[in-house]
Amino acid sequence: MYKILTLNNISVTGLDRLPRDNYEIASEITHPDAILLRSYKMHDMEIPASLKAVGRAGAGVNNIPVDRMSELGIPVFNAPGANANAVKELVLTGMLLASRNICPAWDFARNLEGDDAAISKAVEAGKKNFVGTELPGRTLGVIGLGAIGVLVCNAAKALGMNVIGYDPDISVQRAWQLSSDVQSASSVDDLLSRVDYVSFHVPLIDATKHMINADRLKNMKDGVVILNFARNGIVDDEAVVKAIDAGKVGGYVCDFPSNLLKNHDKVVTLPHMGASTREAEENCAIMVADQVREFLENGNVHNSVNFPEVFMPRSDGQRLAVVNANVPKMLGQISTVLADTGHNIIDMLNKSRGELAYTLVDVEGEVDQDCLDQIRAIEGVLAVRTL
Ligand SMILES: NC(=O)c1ccc[n+]([C@@H]2O[C@H](COP(=O)([O-])OP(=O)(O)OC[C@H]3O[C@@H](n4cnc5c(N)ncnc54)[C@H](O)[C@@H]3O)[C@@H](O)[C@H]2O)c1
Ligand SMILES: O=C(O)[C@H](O)COP(=O)(O)O
Repeated sequence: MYKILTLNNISVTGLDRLPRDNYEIASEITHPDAILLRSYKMHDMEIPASLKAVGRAGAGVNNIPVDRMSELGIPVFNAPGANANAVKELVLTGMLLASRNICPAWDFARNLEGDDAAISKAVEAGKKNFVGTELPGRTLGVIGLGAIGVLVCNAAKALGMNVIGYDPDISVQRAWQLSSDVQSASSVDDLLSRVDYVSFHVPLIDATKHMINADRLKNMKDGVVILNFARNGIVDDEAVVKAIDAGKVGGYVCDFPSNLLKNHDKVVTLPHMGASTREAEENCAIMVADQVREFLENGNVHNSVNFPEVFMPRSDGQRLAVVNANVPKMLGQISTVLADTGHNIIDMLNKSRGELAYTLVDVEGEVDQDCLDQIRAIEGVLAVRTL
């Protein structure tokens, strides 16, 4: 029986991929084999010795201590693209909220008083305060052309906008998906100097922290609208609020409220709801539950952020999964132990990623405890299990 600890609400549709005769799932459980979570911050958590896998039902993994998991030989899985459409729709909403002054206008309408004739009169007098602009012909800059960024670019093109993108590491798959009408910027600064709207779709890492800051704001067009549906910290909120107050920035729409932002007239904050649609929650949970199950049961790895992609079909023998440091002679030492303990290898696959290597070996018969102990004792071996 595998034990699964959930640290956030995970869609039942996804959890149903883990058959209950073989999986016990709970938000409080001891000795979990795997953790499923969304935005729960794992950084200060004590990692159970039993843990074999972490599944993030979403895209961003900055809430997970990925390096520590790698040191422990534990793969972290996520759900690339599974919530991208939901975020794209909210980004489009955000652009429209800003361009048509929807939030202050709605606020105005909700606070109208008097009988209907008085309201009607106030509406006609007041609407001039909410005159907006239209999207066709305006230029949107998109930083980060991954699953979400590409969808945002293509949707904005379909709305008649000019679109400029920037991503020095765009994947071949995303490049194929990107509309050929999207222009490419040579740098973040090049992009920022040319756009009326800018939207960020990058992970929060050192290189992306405060991508928009006071210096960069100076080189942007007057009235620019900034959209941050990526992560808190990618935009320097203080600098943006100062630029709004100075009349430089036209508006800021983001998914990360704070005391500084939440009541500002020209800021719209939403409660981190980019991925909060039924479809996205189900897609993410299904994808990550399938991946974690495949790893627990067969050792195969798909969509991990720290492990190599590994797929080896099952043979008749017993499977051994070994995670080790990516240094010379590991494979030789593992196969020597198997040979010395009398195990015949049927099939073997070894892949590496960065400092980690991962080996699946199918052997004839049962792998005994002595063999496992010897493999575990090899310097550089981080985790071993039979399945
Ligand atoms: N608001 C929400 O609810 C919500 C939902 C999903 C994702 N997100 C955030 O959005 C981010 C992007 O999601 P995704 O699914 O598109 O991820 P993704 O991995 O498909 O795309 C990220 C892209 O960013 C690019 N990138 C990385 N560093 C860059 C840099 N310095 N400059 C330019 N490009 C850079 C990468 O090359 C990649 O193409 C996630 O990491 C997450 O933090 C937020
Ligand atoms: O990175 C993500 O996928 C989003 O930030 C969604 O986070 P959530 O799963 O907590 O809504």
